[in-house]
Amino acid sequence: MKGAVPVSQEHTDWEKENERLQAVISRIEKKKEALKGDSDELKDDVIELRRTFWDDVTVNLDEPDDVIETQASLKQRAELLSERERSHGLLHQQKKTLNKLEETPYFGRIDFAEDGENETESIYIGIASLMDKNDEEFLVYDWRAPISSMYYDFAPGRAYYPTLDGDVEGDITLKRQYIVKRGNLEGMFDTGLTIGDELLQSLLGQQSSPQMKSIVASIQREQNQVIRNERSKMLLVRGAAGSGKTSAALQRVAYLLYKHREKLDAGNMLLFSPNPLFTRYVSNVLPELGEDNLQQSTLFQHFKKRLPNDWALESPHAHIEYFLSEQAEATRSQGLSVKTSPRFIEQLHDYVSSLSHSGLIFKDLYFRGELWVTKAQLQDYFYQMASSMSISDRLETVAEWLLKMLQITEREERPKAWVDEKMDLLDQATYNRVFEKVTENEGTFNDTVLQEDLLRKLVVRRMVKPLRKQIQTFDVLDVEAMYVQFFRWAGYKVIAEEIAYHFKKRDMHWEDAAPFLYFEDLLKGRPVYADIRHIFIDEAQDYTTIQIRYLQHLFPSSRLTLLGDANQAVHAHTSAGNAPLEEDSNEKEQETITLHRSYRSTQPIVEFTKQLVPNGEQIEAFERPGPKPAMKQLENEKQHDRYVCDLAKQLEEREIGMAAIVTKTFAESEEIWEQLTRAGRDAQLIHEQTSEFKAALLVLPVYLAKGIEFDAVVVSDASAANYHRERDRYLLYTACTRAMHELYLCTNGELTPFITDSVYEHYVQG
Ligand SMILES: Nc1ncnc2c1ncn2[C@@H]1O[C@H](COP(=O)(O)OP(=O)(O)OP(=O)(O)O)[C@@H](O)[C@H]1O
Repeated sequence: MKGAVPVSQEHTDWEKENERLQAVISRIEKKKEALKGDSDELKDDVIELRRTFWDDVTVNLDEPDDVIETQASLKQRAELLSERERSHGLLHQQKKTLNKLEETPYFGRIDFAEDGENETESIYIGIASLMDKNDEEFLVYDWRAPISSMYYDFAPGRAYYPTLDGDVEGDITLKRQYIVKRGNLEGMFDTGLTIGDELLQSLLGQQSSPQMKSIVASIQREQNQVIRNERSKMLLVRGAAGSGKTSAALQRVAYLLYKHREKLDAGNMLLFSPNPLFTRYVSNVLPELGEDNLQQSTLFQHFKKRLPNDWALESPHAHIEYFLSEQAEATRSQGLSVKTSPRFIEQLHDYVSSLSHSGLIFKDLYFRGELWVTKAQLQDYFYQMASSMSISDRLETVAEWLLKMLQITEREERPKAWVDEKMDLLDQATYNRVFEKVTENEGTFNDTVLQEDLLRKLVVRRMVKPLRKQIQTFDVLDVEAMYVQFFRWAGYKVIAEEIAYHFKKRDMHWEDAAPFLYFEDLLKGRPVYADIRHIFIDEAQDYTTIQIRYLQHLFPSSRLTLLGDANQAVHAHTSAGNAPLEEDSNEKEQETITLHRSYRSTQPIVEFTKQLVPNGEQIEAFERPGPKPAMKQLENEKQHDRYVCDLAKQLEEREIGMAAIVTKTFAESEEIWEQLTRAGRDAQLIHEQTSEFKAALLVLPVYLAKGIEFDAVVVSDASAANYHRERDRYLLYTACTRAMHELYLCTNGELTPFITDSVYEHYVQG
């Protein structure tokens, strides 16, 4: 049997299936009712516990023993409350899952005859497990249960699933897929394939949505390998545009949360996404599966958090625009290739090793504008320690030494005249606080003396606070100067001067952020994020080797899943090679899975886009029909703009869904958006900070369209003037592959050389 056979409503099974479905729904309703009772009870408990929290706590602080007893009784009460709150949270989560199940209790079924067993079991698969009323039989199996894996991995016939005791083998005698919406059975297919194409056809043929959807009902076999992979510390997922890398990654998160539910929650997972729009776009997938969302960040947000506020960090998008402008300074371009080469990391490590013996640059430390400790003194103190000690340990010792000296300074400063002046400037509230403190110790000391003493302490303490912080954060080290020094040391003098020039203004280029922070961490040995257990990096082709290395260093106990497509590289550095997606021969626990089939676009669109890139012949289109891409070559700007505006109007009138006009640069987007607005179209211009779609027609540069899809895409100017350098090829490919159903290209002038004559048969003249 090939393909999927719809089961008609006249078929005897239809009635049976419908009855079963209704029975399962009524079981879900009953469970919900029971849960509501439990939940209400728990909620009342929590409210009552909060209201009477102090009633049963005897607060007695007279004797040390009483203090301990008070603490213990407080702790007990707090634990009870938090246990109830946790249970209430769990019930709430269960309720959410049941609500989802009620809509679609299951989407698939396999009948499995285990070898050696007489009975064939019908396994219904849904987003969560559901037991019958005696808690004996599974009415629905969670899609992540080991037995459910057969649904995704095998067509009817021999099959097996893994268990702790080894593989269980048998025969799948039936494989059925259901379309259930709002509790109603709308369709049913028996299939001879792993996942029937009819189901995929109907899913992929739908209009795009502002939020990505889960693919739980139609996960493909190769995607299932990504989802359930547990062997590797580093998993590389390479795949063509639209092959489901992001979708599979999010299903993988849900899978891991289920598999390791005892020790893993969504807070232990972090997804690095390319921009805020993407973050928002994928934010509904996990909640749709009844799971909490994982944490998301962009690399830019992460770097910004780690740099002091007074730094102006260039955004990755400004970086792209700078290099797209074709006016990049030679020094910066040269610097970029140095900083993104794999050898660079080795050089950085070598430099740090050399600093163990000499070369650390410290800052002069000031107190009230006067030199307190000189950099030479700090250097001497540091290097008199044994070089076998790590740099960070020695810095710790320097900090301890300085803090002790600071205490002495504090004592010495208190009687000085400047303190009197500052005391006069203290506000009334501070005076009152100090006065209260003094009266608490009534009778012990002379009040006025004590009050003055406390005030002096307070003034000096406030004054030394910035210095103390500087010492505690090891900010006594001049990391900026040393970072510049490193380039001189490595023989890149001109690059060093260029960095020094920008650092003086507290400007940091995007390509310096990761090396700078990594370098700083190597020296200072700052704490790492140990609670993050899995990181996912989407659009990994746009990362440099050092950016990945830095993230590995920050999240040392984390497994890494990198998702990317070398053909979609939009950063200048990545055109030279896509290191993050190449296997690292030093990394043992590493695995690569390549997804070949592209699901997003119709077959004619994929046949066209695969011509644009090297190795495109390896991309497999999913057989979904649609019109061929349409191409319109125009002679001048006026004609071009009129064409784009007319096309936008036409798409709007046809209610195509979500349409995007994709440009190469932001400036181009702005121009087109103005034209469209003037022509009366309701279009949204997407900025790098935009996090939400607000119109059905969007205008955006290609690098902001990464990872997202639209019903129709208009590539605004596929001219030779716009796309001629090798790396423009990838931008063009990325732009075209955003289209699900319809793709239009137009040019202002001569056509880009990347659309060669051989591509001719894959598009029509518009
Ligand atoms: N197994 C599947 N079942 C249904 N739809 C799927 C499946 N796999 C992928 N899709 C759909 O294909 C589209 C592309 O998926 P996704 O965005 O995950 O691909 P991607 O490889 O991350 O793409 P890109 O590299 O272009 O960002 C989405 O609409 C997704 O829902």
